[in-house]
Amino acid sequence: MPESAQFRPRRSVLYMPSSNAKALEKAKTLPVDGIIFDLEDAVAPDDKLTARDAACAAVRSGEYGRRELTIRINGADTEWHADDLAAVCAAGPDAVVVPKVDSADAVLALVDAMARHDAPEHTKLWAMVETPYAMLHAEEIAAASERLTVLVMGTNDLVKELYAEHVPGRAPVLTGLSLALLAARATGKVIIDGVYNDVKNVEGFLAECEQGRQMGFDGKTLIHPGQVEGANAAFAPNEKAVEDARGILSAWESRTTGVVTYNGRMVENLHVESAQRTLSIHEAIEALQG
Ligand SMILES: CC(C)(COP(=O)(O)OP(=O)(O)OC[C@H]1O[C@@H](n2cnc3c(N)ncnc32)[C@H](O)[C@@H]1OP(=O)(O)O)[C@@H](O)C(=O)NCCC(=O)NCCSC(=O)C[C@H](O)C(=O)O
Ligand SMILES: [Mg+2]
Repeated sequence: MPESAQFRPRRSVLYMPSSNAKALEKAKTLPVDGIIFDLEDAVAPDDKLTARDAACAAVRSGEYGRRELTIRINGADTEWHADDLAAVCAAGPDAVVVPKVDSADAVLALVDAMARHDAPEHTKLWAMVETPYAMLHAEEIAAASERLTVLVMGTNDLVKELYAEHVPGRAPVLTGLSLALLAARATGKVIIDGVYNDVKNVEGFLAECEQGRQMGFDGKTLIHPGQVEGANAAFAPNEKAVEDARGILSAWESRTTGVVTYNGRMVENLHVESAQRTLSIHEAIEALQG
């Protein structure tokens, strides 16, 4: 099994501008599964170097508990990219997040550069897929390297590149979301949904979390502390799902044929696998919170 398929909760992964000292401090108190210290879009050009130092110091600080720590560097076509990558590899976060990854060649170049910079083995590559070209090449991107463990949707850039609009239900980007999901599942990678920009619209945010979970995303990227609780709830199996999973496993253990029923519903071994997955996710979340 590829390492990326082993379960680690990524229900809530919060971006924060690494130039914002208040946000960096606040994140230590938030029940997020992961953090993306941003050096890219949320940071103004004049602040890029101080943001880089602050993100690397945050990773080294040991003050973020069990949260998964990642740094999003600037894109390969920018003046900051090479130095960002070198500094981040030296800091050794759980992952380096790279925006606008479009091809397998781009992944291989990043993996080579990480090796040249002696990035520790635990530092993985998370590729942001956020352009039409990336959607059409998502499978080759995801499959390019074992070091790439997570795909991150960039729905703001995707909407921009498509000349589309942000609408409830996300019809304009559903094809792209589905292509990236298919690629992630076909290659055993984790995939995290894009952000919801309207931080005051709780109802809209929760609806988008629900949609993301139903589609199969492992979690959601977030931009505000107010979104954490909703994402944690949406991407965790609820009590009923856990109870059903236990019931299915128990019915299966006492079977005498290849098919049984649980609460009147047919159960075959594929349902048992899903039930086991639900329980693994539940147990991993319990362990993280415990
Ligand atoms: C969206 C914001 C600019 C809103 O900021 P603000 O109005 O200041 O928020 P609040 O006053 O409600 O903040 C309340 C407290 O929470 C802290 N805070 C706010 N945001 C964060 C955060 N992201 N992480 C940690 N802490 C945060 C404030 O400091 C307040 O603290 P306190 O005073 O102590 O109570 C702002 O939320 C923000 O900057 N969000 C992140 C923006 C970002 O990172 N954008 C880049 C990633 S999105 C993207 O580009 C995805 C992708 O590439 C794509 O294409 O889609
Ligand atoms: Mg983007």
